[in-house]
This record gives sequence, C-alpha cells and structure tokens, in this order.
Amino acid sequence: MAKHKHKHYTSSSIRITAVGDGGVGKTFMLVRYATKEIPLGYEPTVFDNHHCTINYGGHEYDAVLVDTAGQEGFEKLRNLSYPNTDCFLLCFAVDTRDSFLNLSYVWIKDIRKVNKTAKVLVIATKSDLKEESLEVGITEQDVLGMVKSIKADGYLECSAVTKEGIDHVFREAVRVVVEKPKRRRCTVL
Ligand SMILES: Nc1nc2c(ncn2[C@@H]2O[C@H](COP(=O)(O)OP(=O)(O)OP(=O)(O)O)[C@@H](O)[C@H]2O)c(=O)[nH]1
Repeated sequence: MAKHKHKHYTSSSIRITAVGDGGVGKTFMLVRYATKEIPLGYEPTVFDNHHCTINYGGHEYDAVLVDTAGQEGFEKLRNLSYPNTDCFLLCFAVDTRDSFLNLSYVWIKDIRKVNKTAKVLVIATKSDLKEESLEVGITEQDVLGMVKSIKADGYLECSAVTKEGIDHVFREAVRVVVEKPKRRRCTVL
C-alpha cells in the first residue's frame, strides 16, 4: 500500500474511530460522510469499516472510518478497535445531557485505558437540534470546559441531517494526526 509522507507523518492509512453513547448519531455521521446519503432508520449496530481518501492540504490520505456500538455489552468489540486508532471522534448529541457527561465519565477513560497517544476530537452531533442543547442544560462554557479537562485536541459540531460540519470533522481528524503541534496545548476549533 502506498505510504503517505506529509511533514511529520508517514503511515499507510489513518484510522478514525467514532465512540460515544448509543444513539448519539455515530453511524449517521459516518454514513453521511462516506456515502453522502442520509441513512434511513435507526441503526443500533455498527457500520462496516469504510476505506476512503481524505484531502487535506493538497494531499490525499487513505483513511479507515471505524464505527463502534455505544451500548453496554459491546465492550470487547470496542476494545478491538481502539489500539490502532490514530484519531478518536468522541461524540455527544447536543440534545442529550447524559451523552455529554459520559464523554468525561466513561468514554475518555475507556479509550485511554487502551490507547494513550491517539488524538481526540470532541464532536457535538445533531447540531440541527442545537436550540435544544440549552433546554437540556449543555452550555458552550460546559463544553469548552470539558474539552479542556479531557485534553482533547479540538471541538467541532456537525449534523448528519443538514450535513453541516460533516466534511470538516474528517478533515480535522486528518489534520490533527498529520500536523505536528507547535505547542502542547488544547486547540478549540
Ligand atoms: N436531528 C438529528 N438526528 C440525528 C442525526 N444523526 C442521527 N440522528 C438520529 O439519531 C438516531 C441514532 O443515530 P445512530 O447514528 O444510529 O446512533 P449511534 O451513535 O450510531 O448509535 P449506536 O449504534 O447505538 O451506538 C438516528 O436514528 C437518527 O434518527 C442528526 O444529525 N440530526
């Protein structure tokens, strides 16, 4: 397989893995990016690994998009996906407070047990429902505080329904993997 060479990064493909509570929209986000279609019904299980190329900075990078199942009982399956991941997309839905809280309580710990070095982007999914995030008590200050406390490499919002922000999520995932950070600090995007 052709190798990418970009500044500080050389690899055969970039593995991007979505994690977060069941129902936050991980599968929808991945399917929307990979196929440009909005998936129809609720998909409780996982989307097959999807191989694609992502353009960043004038280079084409091979990437593998990996879905995980957020429900309890799928721990073993999730742990298989974690070790080779280059960038985790830690997803919460803007209309579900528990999914937001669980990024700190559950998901960052879950991935760091297995993978201490991968990049982490916090993704607020279902951004078309953003008005509801205030009703459920998730403020921008809360989100930025959490992003900092879990030492994430960035924060983005997207909607699989409107497609807003979807392409940006995957470009940023490549960027944080291939670009060497100038300083060791959290970047809020
Ligand atoms: N309004 C809105 N609803 C969405 C969006 N993305 C997903 N949904 C809804 O959320 C439901 C769950 O989405 P999934 O993508 O299956 O969630 P998941 O995180 O993969 O769930 P698990 O597979 O259980 O871990 C879908 O059936 C959609 O109805 C979005 O961007 N906006």
